[in-house]
Amino acid sequence: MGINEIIEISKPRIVVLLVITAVTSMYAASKLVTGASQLDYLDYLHIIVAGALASAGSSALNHYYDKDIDPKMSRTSSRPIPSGRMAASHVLLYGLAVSCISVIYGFFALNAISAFFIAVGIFSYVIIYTVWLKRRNTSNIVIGGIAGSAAAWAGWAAATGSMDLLGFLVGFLVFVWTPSHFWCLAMKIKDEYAQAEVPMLPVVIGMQKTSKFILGNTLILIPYSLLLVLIPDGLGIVYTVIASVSGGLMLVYHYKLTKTPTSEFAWKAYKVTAPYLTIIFVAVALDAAFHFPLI
Ligand code: HEM
Ligand SMILES: CC(C)=CCC/C(C)=C/CC/C(C)=C/COP(=O)(O)OP(=O)(O)O
Repeated sequence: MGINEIIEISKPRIVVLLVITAVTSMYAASKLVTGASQLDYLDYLHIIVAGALASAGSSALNHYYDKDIDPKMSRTSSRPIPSGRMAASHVLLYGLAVSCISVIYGFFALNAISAFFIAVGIFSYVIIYTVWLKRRNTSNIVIGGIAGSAAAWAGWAAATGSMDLLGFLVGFLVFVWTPSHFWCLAMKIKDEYAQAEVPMLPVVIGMQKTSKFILGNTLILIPYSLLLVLIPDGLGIVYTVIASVSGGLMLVYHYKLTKTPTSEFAWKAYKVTAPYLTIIFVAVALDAAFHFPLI
């Protein structure tokens, strides 16, 4: 067991995107919410540390719980536990310790509400998604997406000490984005999930119908993303332009996917739409910095 295994069980790419959603939400809240605290660099360091630890710890617990099915899928069979590079008990210990530290750190370095949302993220990823839904229910990833919203909510609450309508709707973007993100990937690795008996959507309803669900979800995601502009004291022109262009690009790929519901095109659609969440949260921060209300 070395540092490479620790990094691998922490799912670093997911940590990065999760921290981006938390930091951009925190910044936006500090600019858009009257009475929000003026933040300094230390505050951003705190949300980065708390969010990264929470994401890493919950991902390690996900590795631990999935130690029986990961060997059955080529994508996950070389991971630290299945490959014997790390003892399952060590992964469990690391996951529990780092997850607990993240909530305690958030409570003292940020505030109680932010720590609460960090705990919600860990609970929803590890218990609701990984333990309860993933192997039982085809809507697993839809409900599991709440985990990703929790990081953005934790960031917003870190700046305001509370939660408001705009903050909730901004965080909920991740929930609405998740099915479009993951079902593309699930189409590519459908056979592996079938082998591991995980009821991901394409395993249960097939590629063609899944591609229609992805398009349907994206047709919900795009108007939803623009709803954030229409609410009182909502987002402005900068966000509207970026959300419209990036959403439109995603829509084109997901429409094409319904015409070519293949594993190869699903991977292409996944790779193109993966940056969407980063773009949309950077757009929220840019809109807060250069705020020109649309209505
Ligand atoms: C329950 C909902 C979700 C499921 C089932 C899911 C599933 C996955 C899977 C299976 C992968 C491929 C991992 C690999 O083999 O390397 C992945 C990649 C990724 N996920 Fe998700 N994901 C979910 C939600 C999220 C959320 C909420 C975020 C961040 C806010 C996120 C960010 C990422 C990133 C950044 C990658 C790596 C993309 C790449 O390397 O191209 N995912 N996701
Ligand atoms: C605030 C906080 C801690 C939020 C947690 C959010 C979080 C880490 C979400 C990630 C969800 C995710 C990548 C699920 C994939 O698990 P999987 O088991 O389907 O993927 P795998 O098969 O690659 O292991």
